[in-house]
Amino acid sequence: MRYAHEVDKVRAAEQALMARLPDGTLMARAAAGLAAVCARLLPRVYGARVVLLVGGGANGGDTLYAGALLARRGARVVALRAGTSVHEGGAAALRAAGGRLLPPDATGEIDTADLVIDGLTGIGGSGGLREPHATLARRASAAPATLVACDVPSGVDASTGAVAGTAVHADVTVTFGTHKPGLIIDPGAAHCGVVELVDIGLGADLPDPDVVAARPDDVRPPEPGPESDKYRRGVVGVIAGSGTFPGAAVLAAGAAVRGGAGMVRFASDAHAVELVRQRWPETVTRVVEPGPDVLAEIGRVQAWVVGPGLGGGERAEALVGAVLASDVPVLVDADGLNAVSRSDALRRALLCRDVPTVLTPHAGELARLLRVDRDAIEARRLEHARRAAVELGATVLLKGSTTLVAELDRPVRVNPTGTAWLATAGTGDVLSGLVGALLAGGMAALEAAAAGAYLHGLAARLASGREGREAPISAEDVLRAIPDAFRTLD
Ligand SMILES: NC(=O)C1=CN([C@@H]2O[C@H](COP(=O)(O)OP(=O)(O)OC[C@H]3O[C@@H](n4cnc5c(N)ncnc54)[C@H](OP(=O)(O)O)[C@@H]3O)[C@@H](O)[C@H]2O)[C@@H](O)CC1
Ligand SMILES: [K+]
Repeated sequence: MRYAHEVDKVRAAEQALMARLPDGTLMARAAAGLAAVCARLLPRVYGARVVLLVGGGANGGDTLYAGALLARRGARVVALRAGTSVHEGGAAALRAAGGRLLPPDATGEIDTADLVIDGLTGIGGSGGLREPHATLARRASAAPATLVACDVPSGVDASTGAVAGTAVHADVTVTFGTHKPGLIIDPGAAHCGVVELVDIGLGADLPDPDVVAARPDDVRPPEPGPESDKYRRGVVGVIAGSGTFPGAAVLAAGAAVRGGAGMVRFASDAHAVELVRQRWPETVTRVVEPGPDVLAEIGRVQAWVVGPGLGGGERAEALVGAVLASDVPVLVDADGLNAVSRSDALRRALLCRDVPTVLTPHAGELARLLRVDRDAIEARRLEHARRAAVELGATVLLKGSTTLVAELDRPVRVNPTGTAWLATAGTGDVLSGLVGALLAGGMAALEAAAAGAYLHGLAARLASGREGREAPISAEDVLRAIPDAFRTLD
């Protein structure tokens, strides 16, 4: 796993470690790591033009010391001072190494630089960048020089990834001690470029992470053994589709098949059932009307998926209500989520459940569930995913530019796979069937949702990218690539 810690925890760990070390040791380690990465990025350090953008805090201090190290190796280093103060030790080190400090209006230096280091704000930054910081951030982001952010791209909130106004668009972000959530969650993540972690010795002082991102080794879907039969591998029940949206049913049922379920039971109205039967003859289908015995009519399952393409109205509410009253894991998606948004009774049913429930909203669906503005969700994804997990009493998988999975008292999972081409109709239906199969196979809700998001994003990449180029894909392409995504796992 890749671990990320919020600012309070980073500061606490830094203080604990600093108490045991001579003054200035951590800053020296950070500066050395930053300078080493910059030196690697330059074709030649000697004679290179390096510009430092320095704010008044320790982020500026790190940057000045790193600049001093590059100046000692022959780089021509100038620092543009933003803010009223400057880190005195760092400024003295730069001057002693032959570098110069200039006022912030010397922006012409940025346009002719080979490399710019952004040391305006780090974990101490808050709110939108003020002037002259914002102008320097814009100018450096637009300049041809390689732009390296010190610890965090200035203007990005390190704990959340929120960006209020202008923020640096870095090519590389060199971060210290641990990742910060804002470096792996959008919109902040999109400002980081490649993230390099420099070890400054914080390890033993860091508590449990706030946010984690899976590496391939961490994704472990259930594997059939010699004893497995279709029932032991898990039966998933899919209730999806309607006369208006039958395609969602075909995609969700197909993804449950490809996601490794031992058997898929599919139930809906006659039209959706007919289409699923034709496309996925291996499913066991049943035409159902909502009613008190609807689940018994469909048969026993180890997990339910309800919602894709169900449409609005009482039918959807009745089917979601029946599934929420069951005693097996449930995944609610799409129109199922909209039914929960409309109905206080369904909301109560959700909170009453004591078996795992996974909700898979995109930002618009989550906005309706939480009754907040969609833009607020997009701007502060981490906060809203966590809030939804608490208020709705469920495991919440928030889809989007960075997919998050939140569950009460657990580190939030950030999905590292995916491609922008995944934002196309029907891919959400594929995700719900896939996660449903993993739930039916016995995975815990958080693990199933995170593994499903990982495999789904990977399938999309495999479908979209060939020979180093990406191309548009359909939900059907993602569905077809699910077995390839499983094959990439050890
Ligand atoms: N602690 C440690 O041991 C270690 C810390 N390390 C390093 O220290 C960094 C944290 O340093 P920090 O705490 O000094 O805060 P920092 O990120 O420089 O920001 C404060 C400055 O920004 C300014 N500012 C804030 N918001 C602003 C805005 N919107 N727009 C404009 N300005 C704004 C604020 O101004 P003020 O509001 O005070 O006027 C103040 O001048 C950390 O990221 C890492 O690089 C490493 O060396 C490892 C050891
Ligand atoms: K910075």
